[in-house]
Amino acid sequence: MTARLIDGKAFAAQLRGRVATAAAAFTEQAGRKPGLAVVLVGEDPASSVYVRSKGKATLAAGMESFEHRLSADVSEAELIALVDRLNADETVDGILVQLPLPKHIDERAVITRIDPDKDVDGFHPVNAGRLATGLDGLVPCTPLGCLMLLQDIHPHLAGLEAVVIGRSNIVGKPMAALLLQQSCTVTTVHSRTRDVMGHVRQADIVVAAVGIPGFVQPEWIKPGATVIDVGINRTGDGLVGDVDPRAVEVAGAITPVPGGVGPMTIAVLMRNTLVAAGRRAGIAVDPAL
Ligand SMILES: Nc1nc2c(c(=O)[nH]1)N[C@@H](CN(C=O)c1ccc(C(=O)N[C@@H](CCC(=O)O)C(=O)O)cc1)CN2
Repeated sequence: MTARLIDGKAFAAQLRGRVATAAAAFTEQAGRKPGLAVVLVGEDPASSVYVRSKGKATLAAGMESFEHRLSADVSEAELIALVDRLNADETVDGILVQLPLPKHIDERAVITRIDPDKDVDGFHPVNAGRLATGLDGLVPCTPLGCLMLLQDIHPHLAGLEAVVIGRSNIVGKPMAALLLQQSCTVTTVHSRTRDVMGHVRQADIVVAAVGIPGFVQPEWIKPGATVIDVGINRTGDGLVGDVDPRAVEVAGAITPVPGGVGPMTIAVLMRNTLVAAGRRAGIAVDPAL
C-alpha cells in the first residue's frame, strides 16, 4: 500500500485565495486594508527567506505589509520598544517577531509584550490559555495548518487516537490542544516517554514535531494511519522531515517534506491576520477561513 500524499502546497494556495477574497471584502467595509508587521532580527538566511515570503504573501492577499529588519546586536529594550509602537499603531492588525531570536534576547519577554489581539503567531500566553480553555483567540499557524490538512482527510476526527510527538509551545502543545478540541483521544510523547513506539503504533493520527531527521520509523506506524510531518531539518541530503520517508509504504496518508505542512504556516498566517483585523474592526470575516 502506498500512502496518499497530502498536497500542502495546493491546499495552502486555496486558503490564500479565500483569504484574498475575504480581505477585499474587509477593505471595502473598513475603508482600509488589514496590516501585518513582521520583525526580523539579524540575518539568519532561512529566517530572511521566510520573512520575505511572508511579505510577498501579505501583498498578494491584498493586505498591507510592514517589514522591520533590525541588526543582530539590537538590544532587547529596543526590540520591545518597537513592539510597543506596533501595538499602538492602528494600521497594524497583526504583529509577528520571526524566531529564533539572537541568544541575548529573551524570546518570552518579547512575545509576552505583543498585544494578544495582534498576536497572529498565537504564541502569547493569553492566546495559549484561550486555546486551552476553548475561547476564541489566535491559534499558532503551523498546528492550525496541520489541523486543516487533517480535517480534509478526516471530516470527523472525534474518537480517533492521535499521537503528537514533541511538546514545544509553538507546535506540540497547541497541536494537542486542537486535537483534543476535536474530541480526539490525544497522547503527547516526548524525550522522557518510556515507549514512544508503543504509543505511535496505536495511533490513527501521528503528528511528528520533534526536530530529529527521520525519527519516526515505518514499523512504528499503524497501517493506514494519517501521518503529519512537521519537521523541517536541513541536512546534507537537503530538507528532510521527522518521519522516515519509507513510512509512505505503511501510512494511509502522509505529508511530504517539502510541500506538506511548511506552506500551510504562511497561508494560516494570512488567515490569522485577517481574523485579527476583523475582530479589531468589529467586521465579520468569512467563518470558512
Ligand atoms: N514567529 C515565527 N517564527 C517561526 C515560525 C513561525 O510560525 N512564527 N515558524 C518557522 C519558520 N516558518 C515561518 O516562519 C516557516 C517554515 C517553513 C516554511 C515552508 O514553507 N517550508 C517549505 C520549505 C521551504 C524551504 O525550502 O526552506 C516546505 O516545508 O515545503 C514556511 C515558514 C520558524 N520560525
